[in-house]
Amino acid sequence: MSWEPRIIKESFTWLEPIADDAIAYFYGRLFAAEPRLRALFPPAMDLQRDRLFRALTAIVWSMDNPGALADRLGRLGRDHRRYGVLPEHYPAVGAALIATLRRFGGAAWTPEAEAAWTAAYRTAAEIMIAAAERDAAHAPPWWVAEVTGHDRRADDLAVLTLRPARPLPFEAGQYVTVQVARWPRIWRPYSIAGAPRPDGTLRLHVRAVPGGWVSGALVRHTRPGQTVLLGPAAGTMTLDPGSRRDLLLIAGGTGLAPLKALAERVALSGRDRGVHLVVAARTGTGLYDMPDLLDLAAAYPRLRITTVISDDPDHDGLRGTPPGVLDRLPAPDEHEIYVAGPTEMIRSTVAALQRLGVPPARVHHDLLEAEHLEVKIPETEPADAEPVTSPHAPAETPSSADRPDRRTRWPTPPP
Ligand SMILES: NC(=O)C1=CN([C@@H]2O[C@H](COP(=O)(O)OP(=O)(O)OC[C@H]3O[C@@H](n4cnc5c(N)ncnc54)[C@H](O)[C@@H]3O)[C@@H](O)[C@H]2O)C=CC1
Repeated sequence: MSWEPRIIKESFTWLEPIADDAIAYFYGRLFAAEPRLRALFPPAMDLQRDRLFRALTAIVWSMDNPGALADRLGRLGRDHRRYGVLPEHYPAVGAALIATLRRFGGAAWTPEAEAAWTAAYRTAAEIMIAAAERDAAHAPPWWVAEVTGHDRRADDLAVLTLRPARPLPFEAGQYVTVQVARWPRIWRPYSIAGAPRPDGTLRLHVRAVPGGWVSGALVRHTRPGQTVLLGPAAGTMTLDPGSRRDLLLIAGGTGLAPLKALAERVALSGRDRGVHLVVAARTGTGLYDMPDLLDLAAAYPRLRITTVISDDPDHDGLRGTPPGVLDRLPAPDEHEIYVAGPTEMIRSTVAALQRLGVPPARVHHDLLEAEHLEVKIPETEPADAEPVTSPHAPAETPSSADRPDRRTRWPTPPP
């Protein structure tokens, strides 16, 4: 790649303190030049602005590592399929980006910088387009899935069972993004709460975040028979095929979902591998999946379950939070360890494991990936946002296998 990372980083640094203004200007330029592109973005742009800047930051700072950069761009290109982005959209985006850098780049914006950014954008767009085209050869941009089960386990929590109209390949530990008819063009990631099943269904554990767009719709406004859209499975928090060590799985709240998937995967594999699943919740009622977990333990005797309660002093079992009880768990340093749950819980648990001498390579979580891929973006619904009833118009029509049901008119071709 004939990019000049130094020049690009210098000019980008200039932009960072004024990012909000620059990104507002970017979208203003883009939509003025190509009004049709506005239909590809969410109704409320606040999160989108932040997302664009974070993506750009990640790209700029990974320029010294061409392999990582190509991976990131390829993933972005594939991800953009579900928004209906087409190759012909890229030049308008590139023109708006260069115009923005010219306007805000200050003293760092020189003819050299403009040439470096133009070349970098062209190469990045080529990588993204090529990745999207390769992906399109074997996978749809999204799957229509019918809600076949909606089990309200608490006022703010539901376990959904979904049946994609065509097989959706995934590995235990991965997540999918979800779009509901109520909120077109807004995708939220949820871990798949189980290993792949012969009937092709998958489950999600969804807690309604206060003011959450998609989570609120999934918990409170979704019923069996309705449909949602699913993006392709992604995520690297899967089992390491090279490791035979017993597993220690540490879950906080709905972080249980991917770890239950890993436990199921081991149970189904027929291998004799010990699994210790630690389920942390605030109170006993937060242990929303115990009957299923106990069934799994009955079927797979090498699964051991420990509950940890943080907010109920009368709880009989372990009290505290995962990082606080680690030293009471048997031999963490001999396990392959997976941690999922609230961001702070993951951070403090990983730090505590390090203090106990567990080698970092044996501790798995998807926090870094989440920060880049936005697995855990807080979803806050603006007070003035209204649900939109007409679905958005991604670029590709789903195949007949993905035909939506009669109630929800899912994607139509773009204008
Ligand atoms: N791959 C992953 O890591 C996944 C992460 N999640 C995330 O997990 C979170 C679950 O939220 P809730 O169910 O509301 O859980 P929660 O907020 O009720 O917390 C559950 C438990 O986690 C521990 N915990 C929470 N905050 C902590 C902190 N600051 N330090 C130490 N321990 C802490 C406590 O033991 C608490 O009882 C969500 O943010 C969700 O996005 C969900 C699915 C997958």
